[in-house]
Amino acid sequence: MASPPPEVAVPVDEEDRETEGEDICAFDIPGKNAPRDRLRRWRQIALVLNASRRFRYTLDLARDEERENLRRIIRAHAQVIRAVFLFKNAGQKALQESYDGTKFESLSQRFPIDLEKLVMLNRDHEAIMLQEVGGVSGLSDLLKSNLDRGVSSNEDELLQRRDIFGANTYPRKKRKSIWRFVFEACQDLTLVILMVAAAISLSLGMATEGVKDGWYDGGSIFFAVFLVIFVTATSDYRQSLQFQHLNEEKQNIQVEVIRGGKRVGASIFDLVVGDVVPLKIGDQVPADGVLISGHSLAIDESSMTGESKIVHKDQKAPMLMSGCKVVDGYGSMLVTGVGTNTEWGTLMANLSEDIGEETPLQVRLNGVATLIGIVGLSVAGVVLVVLWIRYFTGHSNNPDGTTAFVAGTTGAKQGFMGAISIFTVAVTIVVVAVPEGLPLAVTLTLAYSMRKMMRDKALVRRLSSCETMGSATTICSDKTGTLTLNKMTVVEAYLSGTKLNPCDNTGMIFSSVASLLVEGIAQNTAGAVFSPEDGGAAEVAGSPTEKAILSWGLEIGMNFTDVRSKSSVLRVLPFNSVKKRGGVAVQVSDAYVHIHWKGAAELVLASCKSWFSVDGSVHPMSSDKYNELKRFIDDMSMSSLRCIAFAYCTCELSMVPREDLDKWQLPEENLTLLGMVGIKDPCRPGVRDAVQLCSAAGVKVRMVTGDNVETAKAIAFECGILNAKDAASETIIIEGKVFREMSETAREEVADKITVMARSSPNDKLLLVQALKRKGHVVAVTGDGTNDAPALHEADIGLSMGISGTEVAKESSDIIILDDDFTSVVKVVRWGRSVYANIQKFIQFQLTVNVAALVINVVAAVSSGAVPLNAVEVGLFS
Ligand SMILES: Nc1ncnc2c1ncn2[C@@H]1O[C@H](COP(=O)(O)OP(=O)(O)OP(=O)(O)O)[C@@H](O)[C@H]1O
Ligand SMILES: [Ca+2]
Repeated sequence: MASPPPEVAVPVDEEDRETEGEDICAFDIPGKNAPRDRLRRWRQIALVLNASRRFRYTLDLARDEERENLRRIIRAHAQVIRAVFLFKNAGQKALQESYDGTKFESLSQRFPIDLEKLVMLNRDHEAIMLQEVGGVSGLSDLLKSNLDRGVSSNEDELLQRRDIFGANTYPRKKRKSIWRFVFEACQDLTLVILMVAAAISLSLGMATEGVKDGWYDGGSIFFAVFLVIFVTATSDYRQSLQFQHLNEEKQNIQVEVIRGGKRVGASIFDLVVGDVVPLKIGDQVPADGVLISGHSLAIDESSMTGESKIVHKDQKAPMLMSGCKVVDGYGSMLVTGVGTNTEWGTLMANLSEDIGEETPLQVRLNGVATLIGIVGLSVAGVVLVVLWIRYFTGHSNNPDGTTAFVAGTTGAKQGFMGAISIFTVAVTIVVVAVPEGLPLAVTLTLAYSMRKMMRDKALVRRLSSCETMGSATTICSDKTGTLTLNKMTVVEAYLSGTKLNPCDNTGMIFSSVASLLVEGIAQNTAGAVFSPEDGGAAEVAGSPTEKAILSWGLEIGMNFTDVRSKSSVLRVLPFNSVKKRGGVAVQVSDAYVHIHWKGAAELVLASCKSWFSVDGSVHPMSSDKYNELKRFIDDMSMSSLRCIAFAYCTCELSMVPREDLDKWQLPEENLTLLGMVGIKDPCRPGVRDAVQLCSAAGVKVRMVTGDNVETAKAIAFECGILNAKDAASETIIIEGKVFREMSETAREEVADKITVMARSSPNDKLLLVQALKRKGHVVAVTGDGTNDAPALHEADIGLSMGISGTEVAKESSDIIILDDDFTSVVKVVRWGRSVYANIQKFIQFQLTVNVAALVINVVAAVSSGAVPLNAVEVGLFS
């Protein structure tokens, strides 16, 4: 292992002295009045660490390669299976015949398709076999499923499917045994040096001083070495158990599935063949399957194919591969392959789950320990040679003053014993110099803080983030879901230019306007409303925003299924964070199409050319009316509401490009405003204190949100990110668009000052993180949505939210905050700092003891031929 420069030690030595005696406990975040030195010290370490971030990637290279190779093998395997099957079938009679009648050989009489064929079908990405069985509806018949209602939620039914087609789990690779860890611990260079020294010391000791008295030195070194090995091995083993546990937790993804006509939550492991699973942006495709219906569904297949390519899925390319991520749109799929019958399952079953990587700090300290060991070894070698020369040339004396070795007079045995006792001196020098406890101290500290972080609801995906987090200088947090609860309700509404009071009182609104609005709500949504068969209250499903709007729709008298059956959807452009609006085209009659838009209020309002008045008449949008409506939005925003506007326009059916529907860009100008709603999303309790704690500790919290400036500002005030003094300055609050259009250097300049960034696109978040990093910050990013993924990935430490976070966000993060609470982020910073504090202290102690003992022993050995400090005295643990 190359010895990296021991820079870590530099800030430690001089800075720690200044703060000695201060009674701040190790993991305390220094208070506001803490000496600036202390804060500065963290910064310094930060800079040192930051330079080593490259390690994070180089360390992972081997594993990435292994994964890549496996993937290649598995894919090749899949291709071969498919080729063989097609070859076999080519000679046989038409496929269609084998599926009808009673001739097929199926695993069970229940399903007219067997597992083998199903696996082939999944591997056939051109969907030729799918067409042969009659498309997705034909397939669902074969699988005894229903495309709308899914399979029944009956336990027996699910069990039977699991028996026939397998469960959506895969066997885990066998865990490394404790002996493997013992073996690995023994391979440490410093310990090897020590063991050799111990063996020599033991045999020499016993040879010179007799068995009874001679074993002390050698024996005690052995004892210490075994102790170190034992502690290292058990702690590594415990850590591997913990990682395994974390892995299981990480893989146990909660998904939604439609069973018996209802959307229910289930673990990904419980999915069965025949299940109907809704997919939305940010999800992981939970099993192999076929697309039933989808809108703008785009899948990132890089995790399976290895090429980073976004693939659009539609009826022409309906095959979905397990393990891929949904990057845009939504849809639903029919599960056709689970567990090890999928390529993903095979990959996971064959991939070792060992994520016990070495952290940059460990790498460096191992280097330092090895370096010191080598120095000790060479010094001891030099001392040995010097002493031997002195001895054999008759320059060294016995304690009584006589010359120890006189050539020709001293007997061979006595001479040999003299040389041997010199050798013991050298061995002692080595033992004293080797800091075998150093790497162990790091391992123990990291393991300890990881356990503590776990207890504080932070799931550490990457061990190195434990230490990096301690040096974070700024946290860029998204708003929705992290600072706020993500529990949304519509609390204000404006229809036809008047405020509804209360917000569901549509009594005075002209019915044609209300029905247009309801049409927009019911058709232009990624969510759904389910009316239970037993007649209970309707259930709403979807993202929090969609749920809020749908619930409000129900309050103003929307009958979801009714409204949806009155018109047919031609084209959907789902909501995403870049456009900040979503649209749908529905055919309402033989001649007309309605295009409904729903999205960020001020953006939708800007594309409106007219508005509905209370009596149902349409008026052109005058600048007065525009300003009035804009004021409505600002008023709602200032009381921290998220504003969403609904607008629509009509279009003649003849204008619709019927054959090229997929490419049709819906008209989004000249709209007529239908209404606006203000959605309340309360601040998380405790966020204010957490933010204060951070800024007191020198960690600046910034808010980066997709929301409107005023809403962002209001929430920032509410949770203490902004205070009255800040608000006066302009650069502190910036819109994503303004930031985006700056030059790179200008961005770098303002980045430091930005406290709130509003109306940001996913890319703006990324740009901010990059600019801050170039400025020398160590940036932590918290986020939950797919729109946060690029920033999470780029950040020094990415923290995603465990409950509301999407799979894509979690995958891009280093730490998952299990309880979604911003206050847990602060705890992570705290534990990260404790790693540093502990290691700093240990290094200081270690280096003082080892270097001092080495110098004393060398000087004494060369001058008197004996060592004053032996291994037992110095304390082997230093
Ligand atoms: N499902 C939706 N349909 C239509 N408009 C929406 C929907 N969800 C959000 N919006 C609008 O788009 C805006 C921005 O959403 P975006 O996804 O970019 O940010 P966010 O994730 O909600 O916020 P943050 O970045 O703070 O987490 C919201 O302020 C809202 O006005
Ligand atoms: Ca969010």
